[in-house]
Amino acid sequence: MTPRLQAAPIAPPAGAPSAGRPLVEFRGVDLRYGEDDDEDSTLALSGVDVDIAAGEFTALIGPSGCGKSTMLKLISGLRLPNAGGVTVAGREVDRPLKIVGMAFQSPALLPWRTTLANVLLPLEIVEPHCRTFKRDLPRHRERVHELFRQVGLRDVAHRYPWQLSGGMQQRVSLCRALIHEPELLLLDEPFGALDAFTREDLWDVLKSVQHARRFTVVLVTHDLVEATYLAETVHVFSQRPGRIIHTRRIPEACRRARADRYTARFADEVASLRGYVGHAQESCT
Ligand SMILES: Nc1ncnc2c1ncn2[C@@H]1O[C@H](COP(=O)(O)OP(=O)(O)OP(=O)(O)O)[C@@H](O)[C@H]1O
Repeated sequence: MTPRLQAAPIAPPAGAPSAGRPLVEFRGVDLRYGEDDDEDSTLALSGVDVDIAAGEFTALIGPSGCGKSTMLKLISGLRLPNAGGVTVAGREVDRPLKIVGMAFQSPALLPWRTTLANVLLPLEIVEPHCRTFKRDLPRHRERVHELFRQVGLRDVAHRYPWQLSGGMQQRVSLCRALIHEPELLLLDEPFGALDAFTREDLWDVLKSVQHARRFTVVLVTHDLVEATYLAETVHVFSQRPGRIIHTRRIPEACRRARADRYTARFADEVASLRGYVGHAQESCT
């Protein structure tokens, strides 16, 4: 059953951490799928400590199955830790958060809804928007059209998902994740299934939307160029059970332009990340 999204902690405005405190904090977090005494259970994360500042663009990288997507579930409150604690905006996460927007590798649009209706969906079900949805519909429609413009979509509002290309669907999915103006955007390999040109276009779309509103982004990716181009902070995970084995901070990453991807310095940064991931992969064998 889809969890009901209820009133949950209100975050400080984007870019304004409360008294310098990180927006997201993990302290000694373990997450196990299944029961402790079940031999088929999986310890996905063990002893994860991490801080994510408000307004920061963070990427999570690491070997397959090391618990990156699980981190997103813990931040959003879709899963609760077995040990340790997760706080968002200074409050312990104990239920699904309304301040979160999410997008995944599959755009997961509802085929019987137009693109406009797909993007409006979070406002229909998330508190407090759902209470005033009908009254505010004209304003919401305007906002959808503004988002479509920002992500480079034209004349798609009344078309159905199956009438759009994969790249267009992923743009719609991004708009749906942003429509309720979340403080935190959680992205799970959102560009993984796209061709290289569309993927690179969407990197810039995401960059410019994030610069405009300066919300916090946590991106799970296997693409080290993507992580290096977009993220100010990159956390590298160990093999499962995942924990963070390396953190790299590149505050100037947000000012990177396309051409920077073809510089020797950029190539060195990607290679260095590759080294850490390779080390994590080897350490399991
Ligand atoms: N619902 C679930 N039930 C049982 N085990 C699960 C569940 N979800 C994930 N796992 C297991 O937990 C571990 C971490 O999964 P997770 O999806 O977080 O990894 P990941 O790093 O995102 O993987 P990938 O990079 O391959 O997408 C994996 O071993 C996975 O099989």
